Amino acid sequence: MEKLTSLLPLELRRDISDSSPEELEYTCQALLDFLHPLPQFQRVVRELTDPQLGLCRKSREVSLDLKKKGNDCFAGGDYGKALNFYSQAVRHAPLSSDDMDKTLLATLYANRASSMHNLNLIEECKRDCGRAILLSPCYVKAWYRRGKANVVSKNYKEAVHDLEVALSMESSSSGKIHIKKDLDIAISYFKGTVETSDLANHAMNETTSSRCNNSMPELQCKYTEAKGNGMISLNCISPGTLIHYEEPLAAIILKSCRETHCHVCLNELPTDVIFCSSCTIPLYCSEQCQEKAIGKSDGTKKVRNCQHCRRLSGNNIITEFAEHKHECGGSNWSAVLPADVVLVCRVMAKVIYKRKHPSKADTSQEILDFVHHYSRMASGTKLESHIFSIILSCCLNHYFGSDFPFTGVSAAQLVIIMSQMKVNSMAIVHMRSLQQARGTYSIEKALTSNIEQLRVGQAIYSTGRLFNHSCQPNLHAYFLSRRLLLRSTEPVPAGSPLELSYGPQLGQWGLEERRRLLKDQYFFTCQCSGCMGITLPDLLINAFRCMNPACPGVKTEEIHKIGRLLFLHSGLQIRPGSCLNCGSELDPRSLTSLAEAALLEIQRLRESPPGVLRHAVKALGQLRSVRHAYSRDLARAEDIVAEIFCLAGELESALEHCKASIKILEKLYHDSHIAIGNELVKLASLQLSLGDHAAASDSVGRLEGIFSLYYGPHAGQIYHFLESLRAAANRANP
Ligand SMILES: C[S@@+](CC[C@H](N)C(=O)[O-])C[C@H]1O[C@@H](n2cnc3c(N)ncnc32)[C@H](O)[C@@H]1O
Repeated sequence: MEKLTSLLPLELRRDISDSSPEELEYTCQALLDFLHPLPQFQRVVRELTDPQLGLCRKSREVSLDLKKKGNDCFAGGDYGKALNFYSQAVRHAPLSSDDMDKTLLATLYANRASSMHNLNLIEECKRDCGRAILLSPCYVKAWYRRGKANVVSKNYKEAVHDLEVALSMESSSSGKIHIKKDLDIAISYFKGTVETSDLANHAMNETTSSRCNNSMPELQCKYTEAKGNGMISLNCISPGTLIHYEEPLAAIILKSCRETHCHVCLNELPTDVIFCSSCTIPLYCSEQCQEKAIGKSDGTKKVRNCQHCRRLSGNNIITEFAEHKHECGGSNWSAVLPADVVLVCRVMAKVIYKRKHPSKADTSQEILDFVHHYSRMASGTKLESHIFSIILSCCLNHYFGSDFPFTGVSAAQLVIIMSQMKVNSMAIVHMRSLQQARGTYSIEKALTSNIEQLRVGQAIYSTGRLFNHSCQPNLHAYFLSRRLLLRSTEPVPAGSPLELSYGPQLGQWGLEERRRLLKDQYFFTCQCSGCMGITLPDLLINAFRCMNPACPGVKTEEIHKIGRLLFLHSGLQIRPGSCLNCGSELDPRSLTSLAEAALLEIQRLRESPPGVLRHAVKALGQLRSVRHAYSRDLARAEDIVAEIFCLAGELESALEHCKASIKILEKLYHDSHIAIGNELVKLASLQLSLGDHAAASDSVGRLEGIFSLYYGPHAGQIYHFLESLRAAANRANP
């Protein structure tokens, strides 16, 4: 990319840097004409698009080699390692209509199933046996292994069926005796017990949609001069109402999560991960997600008709648009190019698909009409999007042929989509916390690990992108898999704008920080109510206290704004470095460095071994002497000091600092802000450990109220520890 950029003549660079959207066809054509004959460009394109040069293609040899390593580990009793080798072998195993390929893959699934059985991963083992059976319906070992796994999970009816099939197919008499023994055991269990149902509840999304359809408020898109199109509600909305949910038009997993999360639903991968059948890049949690990405394969249809496979025929979800199909086949481009660039290709592929299938609900024109700020983009960004667009045009042309010609016009369209994605796409975040990873609640963990969000993907939503930003949002956005859900967090009168936060919020960020981020990332100057007027959080967030001990006054960094808005015509002089109360001079630079040093020291102490309490208290005292009592830094410092005390086993003091942190957050935000909910988890945990059951129960009640305002009935799904926390509080408080 840098090499190609360095080859560009100065004049062409200048044309691109100065270009407007109307000039894109010209600049893209000029760039294409310049790059196309260059051997360096040809090499880049070949490396990206030629499957023979690709590292992502399948290889029988590689797969066999990994299988052998898996077998060695299995023989040595190292089932964990064996499982990993078999998974990698599955990843590289080709899947053609060739029987040899199918047999290899079926063997790999069956071997992985055996490893998982040994690791007591019974459900995963059964799924892998099912996969082996789909590929090779007469594979006795897979039927037998699944039968055994069904016995372990007490699904005796299924176990009897599987073992009967295995018995009917087994040719050797010694094998028959062996299977018969297990079948008899399964039959005796089956006769002696009431059958248990192992139907998993996967209806989470469906319940959401059916439940919400009836009560969702009516929304309308309305244009304003200040913010362009935006969404308003036609009804009054009460807090905690689900106002919108939507699946993305296109989505992509982030590179950092590629090996840990499903490339379609973006949830964490199970142990029995499955792979793309044509390349080695995407990983999926299930056949359903695999099908969504690549579409149905003919082979799958054939084996579905197998008389024995009645349990596996429920997966036939047909998607109209398979989002990974055009990237697949072993070429490198979708693995190498940045995720947001690949997302652009997915959007373009969808436009091409919709053009070819005009009878379906047409979103293609709609996509191309999304707002963008190409003209406001920096020269470097314009140049980068031009070069990526030429490369992408080549990649797409490779797959779509004449449906996407390799021309300046096509590349110009990609530049526009790229600028549209910059302002309209959303980061998909899932909750990450240590408690969640374990699925259990532990007081120690609750206190020492923050509830964090993990960015897993980037997506574009046709309606979701119409919600404007506010630094004081009345909506909260969250994701279940890759579905976007929007919930109101306060009462919204009919006709009012419905707005979410694109990241920076009042109380979390200062005005200037918010402005800078929105300008850099979204190319606009925020016109929300929080930025247009004076707000308490903005005045307090970075405020200093007056150095005069007798004065309760404050020096705020928003002094210019106050001066501009309040005293412009009064003739009153406000000096930037003075206390608002007594007017005494303060040196903002030295106060800032004092505050920064104290906070840094507190953060450093968190990482240090025990015995740092005295230093932590001293640094906190320093910070308190400089920062205003309701500043953001002080809230952070109180939270960290609470953690330090907790680690030292001094829970009473930890509790006081935790409460102090919450008190500040209540000033910076409203009483039911999610930041307070997160801090209340720590408070409740401390109260429980100190045996103050009544207080813990109050805190749990309050935090549940906040979480349900933000996440409705999905709160427990998002914060897995909620149920255990509630149970602990209830146990303690009969
Ligand atoms: C995701 S789009 C929202 C829909 C957009 N208003 C439209 O007309 O399609 C983001 C763009 O909306 C505008 N916008 C959103 N929130 C805004 C705000 N608080 N102040 C000013 N402009 C805003 C900016 O142009 C921003 O780049």
